[in-house]
Amino acid sequence: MIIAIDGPAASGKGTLARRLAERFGLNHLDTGLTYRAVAAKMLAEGLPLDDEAQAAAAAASLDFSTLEREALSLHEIGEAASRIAVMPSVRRALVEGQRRFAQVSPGAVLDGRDIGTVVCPKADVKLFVTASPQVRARRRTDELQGRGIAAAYDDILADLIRRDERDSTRNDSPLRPADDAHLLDTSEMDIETAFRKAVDIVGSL
Ligand SMILES: Nc1ncnc2c1ncn2[C@@H]1O[C@H](COP(=O)(O)OP(=O)(O)OP(=O)(O)O)[C@@H](O)[C@H]1O
Ligand SMILES: Nc1ccn([C@@H]2O[C@H](COP(=O)(O)O)[C@@H](O)[C@H]2O)c(=O)n1
Repeated sequence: MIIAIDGPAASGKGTLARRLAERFGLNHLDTGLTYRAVAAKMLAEGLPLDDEAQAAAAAASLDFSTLEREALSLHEIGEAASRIAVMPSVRRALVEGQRRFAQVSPGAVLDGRDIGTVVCPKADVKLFVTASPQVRARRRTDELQGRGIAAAYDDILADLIRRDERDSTRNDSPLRPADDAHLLDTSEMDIETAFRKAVDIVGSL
């Protein structure tokens, strides 16, 4: 079984993906980490973020087994990831690895921006997870502050809106719900309620 989960930044798709993978005994890939890892390498090596050839080379040589969520979670890395994610050659290299991951037995939950539309268009079930920008900024601010990282709500809100705009308007694989995706707006739901709804959708297959 393949479950595709898409949605804007900090919508809660990763939280749901991890829990669904555990519930249904599937592998999990946060595809955002693959874009973040490429961006982090560019930043670490002082390469300009608009150098598509270097970014594509980093994408092609990325080992998915080395992705570390904690190390890639910095807000600045998310912003840089969104800038390199507009590049078709970077996307081609990463999507190839993501599709390979999805084929490994017994199946997988993948979360990102283009899973239901491009990476796994034949997924058994597709979810598009959203929440209002204000709710998402509140959750992300609380999350960062909870980890002892300085974060101002207004800055986070502005960053999320800018990143969503870039992700939704790029030419290649823009963020959008697949026609056959189930929409899940979690603005008024806690994590448990959102998880129960997602399990109901998957279980009703
Ligand atoms: N329904 C919910 N109610 C309250 N908090 C939530 C809910 N869903 C997720 N969260 C919290 O919101 C934050 C963002 O969630 P998460 O990291 O899963 O989002 P994401 O869409 O995967 O983000 P990113 O785009 O950065 O990968 C986390 O701190 C998570 O614990
Ligand atoms: N399938 C995907 C996943 C991510 N991106 C880009 O990476 C950025 C960071 O992703 P997070 O999920 O970790 O926030 C995101 O803003 C996208 O630009 C993508 O294009 N496709």
